[in-house]
Amino acid sequence: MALKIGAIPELQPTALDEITARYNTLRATFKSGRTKDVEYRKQQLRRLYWSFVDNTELIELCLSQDMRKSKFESHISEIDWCKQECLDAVQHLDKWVRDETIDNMPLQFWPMKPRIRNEPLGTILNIGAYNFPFQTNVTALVGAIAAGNTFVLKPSELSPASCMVLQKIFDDALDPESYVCVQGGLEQTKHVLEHKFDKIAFTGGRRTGTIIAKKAAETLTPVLLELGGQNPAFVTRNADLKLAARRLLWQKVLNAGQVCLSHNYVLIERCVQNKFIDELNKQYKEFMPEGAKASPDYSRVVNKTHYERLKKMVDNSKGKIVMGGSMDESDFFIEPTVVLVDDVNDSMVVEESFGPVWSILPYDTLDEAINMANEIDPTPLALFTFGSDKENEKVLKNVTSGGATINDGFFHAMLNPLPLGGIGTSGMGNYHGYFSFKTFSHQRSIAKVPGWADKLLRVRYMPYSWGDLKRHHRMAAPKPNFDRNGNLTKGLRYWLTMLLSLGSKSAAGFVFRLGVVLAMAVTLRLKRDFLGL
Ligand SMILES: NC(=O)C1=CN([C@@H]2O[C@H](COP(=O)(O)OP(=O)(O)OC[C@H]3O[C@@H](n4cnc5c(N)ncnc54)[C@H](O)[C@@H]3O)[C@@H](O)[C@H]2O)C=CC1
Ligand SMILES: CC1=C(/C=C/C(C)=C/C=C/C(C)=C/C=C/C=C(C)/C=C/C=C(C)/C=C/C=C(\C)C(=O)O)C(C)(C)CCC1
Repeated sequence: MALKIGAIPELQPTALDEITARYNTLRATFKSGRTKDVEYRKQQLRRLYWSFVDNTELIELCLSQDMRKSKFESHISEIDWCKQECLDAVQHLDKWVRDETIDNMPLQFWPMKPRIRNEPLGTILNIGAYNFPFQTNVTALVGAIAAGNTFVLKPSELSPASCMVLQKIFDDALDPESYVCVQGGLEQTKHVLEHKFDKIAFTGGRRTGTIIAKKAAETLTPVLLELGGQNPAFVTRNADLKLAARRLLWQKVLNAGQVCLSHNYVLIERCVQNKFIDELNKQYKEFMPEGAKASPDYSRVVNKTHYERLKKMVDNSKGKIVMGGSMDESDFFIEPTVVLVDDVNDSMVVEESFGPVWSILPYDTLDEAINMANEIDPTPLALFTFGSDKENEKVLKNVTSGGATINDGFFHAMLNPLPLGGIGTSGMGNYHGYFSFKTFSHQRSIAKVPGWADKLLRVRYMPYSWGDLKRHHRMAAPKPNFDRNGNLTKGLRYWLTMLLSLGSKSAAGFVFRLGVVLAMAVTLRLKRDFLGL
């Protein structure tokens, strides 16, 4: 597609019969085995990489049109990320596709060469969200290509200019018989979903996620669900309050808070509540000295529906605005806004923000804060904790989440070798880097049984022989090292291990004890040599 700067056309929905025709082509391509060739995969990924370099200006433009995302943010969170994903896959693909061996395979099965082969699933469908249209969709695309699949992308129509640039990237860089971008809203998405896929990846809200999962279940299609939720941040009296305010504010002004990973609410220890609010306001002034409206760095909310949703959240709150609060419907501007509340049922707490507004809830004891978090959303996508090491560990131990960062915003999700994924209602499955490759692969177990092994396998054949089975059990059946009460038994293996490890439970302990024994031996030897003992 020929797109020029300043001339991104309106979103053009793909005709339904074209969707079906292109789906059929993808199926035929996969069957032909073309996408399984590793060199072919790498070439597609290399072309994709260069497409991000060559379309940088168009990407900046479309993101500015859709959300007024700044060029700077377009680079750090979208373009650089996509390039990194491509490079990572190209660089490591030979290693990723190698058969995997299994560490704990019993010795007697080694001749069967047991291994796992990661094989492509087939044709993948990815339905995307609007907020990071390149990063989220392209990360899935890279994983699907790397794993050898064909792929359909249906980006969110709420970022229409980005949809058209994604279309151009597909058209410019990728084999159209293997990778397809289809456009449209509900009608087109429903039509796509009438086709059988081998995995459906979905990024979006819980309500839509449930619809997708139900539809996928009709054909037993596995799903990767990247959903939202109410992410908590904990700030205790032991935190560096300035740092906590700065880092939390960053993840709520990035993309105007339209980040599934950013916090919905902050639980603050009551005695430092006012100081924390002061720090937030100071940091806000530093980030945007002329105010958010005038800041060239600050995005807008994507559309009227989301603007009204966020406004309602603030308007319905019984809390007190302690930072920001201004809004302007004419360009869907919402100032970074913090509301101090004292009720877990406040609109600012129960609704998912997914925007630049958030609440602060004071607490008196960490146990109370932990209980509140577990009541508000027991399975959030992300969690942030700012406190002493002991407090942070206590939070991690007692509140689960898809991922977590100690002492910062969503750093864990900025490291692409780590998996990104939810737990419970914040999603299932994960992706990013190698984990995208895994997500779009089938782990196929393979064994090769040599002919000579048949003598050893005699026991399995008819006529069955109890004698052979007993002998087999004596030779090969593993024995437990625990009794009926679940306690460890102290058999020969236990005492041998004790002896060889000098009774220590760790390598460091063993080295230390060995050192002590050697020192004692040397001292005794010296005594004997010098004193003639
Ligand atoms: N876990 C993660 O990585 C992420 C999660 N999110 C979540 O996404 C939500 C906001 O993004 P939106 O784009 O507004 O989400 P959404 O759920 O409204 O839409 C997501 C996609 O689903 C499609 N869709 C909408 N209704 C549909 C239906 N009835 N049947 C089939 N497809 C349908 C849309 O066209 C879009 O492509 C928030 O809840 C946020 O937390 C957003 C980004 C990342
Ligand atoms: C720290 C050290 C150094 C300095 C390092 C520097 C200067 C690092 C600068 C890093 C920057 C600019 C990083 C910005 C990164 C932003 C990213 C990756 C944003 C990611 C956004 C994500 C993942 C959003 C996800 C959203 C999702 C899934 C959604 O909502 O849909 C030295 C100086 C190099 C020395 C060593 C130490």
